[in-house]
Amino acid sequence: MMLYAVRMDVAIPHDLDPGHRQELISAEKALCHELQRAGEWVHIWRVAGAYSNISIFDVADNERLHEILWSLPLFPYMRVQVDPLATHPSDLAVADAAGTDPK
Ligand SMILES: O=C(O)C[C@H]1C=CC(=O)O1
Repeated sequence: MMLYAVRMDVAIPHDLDPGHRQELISAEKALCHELQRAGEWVHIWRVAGAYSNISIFDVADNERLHEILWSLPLFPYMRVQVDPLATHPSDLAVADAAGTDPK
């Protein structure tokens, strides 16, 4: 599996029909919950003071991440930045798991 940090900045047009806006937000929330239960959308945090989130995805590959992001109901109204994550050599959890001393 591959880990990604994804930042989503949402900008829904102000003139979008309010009913449609609510449908999109509800559908987005339902899909987000489904993907969390499936273990692919591991974390989601609100960026304080912004209509943005930073999320961690744990998915098979780039293609699966793309498929998920492309399928988000709010995708047409998002700016998305994807950062692939690699293990950091100073991560104590990694050193502990390997039984090595990080010093
Ligand atoms: O509110 C957001 O950050 C946008 C989007 C991402 C997940 C979700 O439920 O809504």
